[in-house]
Amino acid sequence: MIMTHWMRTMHDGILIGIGTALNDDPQLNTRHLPSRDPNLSENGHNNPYHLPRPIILDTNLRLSPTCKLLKNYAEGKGRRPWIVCSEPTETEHKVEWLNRQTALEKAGAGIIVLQVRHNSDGYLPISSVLDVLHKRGIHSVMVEGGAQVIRSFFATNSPVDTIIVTIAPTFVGEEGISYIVDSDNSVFTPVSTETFGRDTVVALVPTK
Ligand SMILES: NC(=O)C1=CN([C@@H]2O[C@H](COP(=O)(O)OP(=O)(O)OC[C@H]3O[C@@H](n4cnc5c(N)ncnc54)[C@H](OP(=O)(O)O)[C@@H]3O)[C@@H](O)[C@H]2O)C=CC1
Ligand SMILES: Nc1nc(O)c(N)c(N[C@@H]2O[C@H](COP(=O)(O)O)[C@@H](O)[C@H]2O)n1
Repeated sequence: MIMTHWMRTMHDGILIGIGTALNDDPQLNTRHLPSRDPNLSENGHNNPYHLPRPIILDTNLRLSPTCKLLKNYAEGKGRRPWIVCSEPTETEHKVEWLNRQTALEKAGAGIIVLQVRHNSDGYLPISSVLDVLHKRGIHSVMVEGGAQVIRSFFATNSPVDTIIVTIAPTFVGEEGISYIVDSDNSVFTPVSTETFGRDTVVALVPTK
């Protein structure tokens, strides 16, 4: 987990799907890194490391306004999270969607509305997501999950530069073991394997 927090400091944005946001209520910050100043508070939020922008793919604005990402932002402990979404086409869903937008904005979220509703899978198109983020100054993205979002990034014309897989001696369920083997459309080659404690970390890059 400490390695993951180091990797977070190396990117402009850290991206997750709404499934992960709802299930884990993550903070996506660097609080597990050692403090560089022993006088700083123990919670690690006051450390000087670069904090990536939290980005959530959430078509229908299901994120809770009371989630940790928004609480941390309100308390000055994290950057403003951005939610990437698209407007409903059905009129009957529009009022509810607008109400959720208002509540999330009030809680501090930045809402980015894509002009396209979704791709053939029913999800926000990754190319449109990356285009809009690039225009807002996000030039490197760490995708932290979950499985559905990672699958979308592995689809045709994958924009993925590197995959880092951490294998822990813990079973995380069926969804947790299929990231690589399901990637029919992109082939990656392992370039490095390291062991940290009980975890094995494998780095892979696209095969030339
Ligand atoms: N062990 C680990 O390192 C990690 C584990 N996880 C685990 O993964 C689980 C969640 O994974 P999962 O259920 O797959 O959910 P995801 O976090 O992948 O979120 C999927 C949802 O994101 C929305 N979405 C919008 N655009 C896209 C797109 N282009 N591609 C994919 N999804 C998109 C969709 O919801 P909508 O249509 O509403 O927009 C979709 O249902 C959690 O339980 C978490 O614990 C997560 C991260 C890391
Ligand atoms: N335990 C663990 N180890 C890793 O190496 C991971 N990449 C993750 N991933 C996800 O981290 C999220 C929690 O983040 P915060 O520390 O709250 O910011 C959560 O979504 C995990 O699934 N987990």
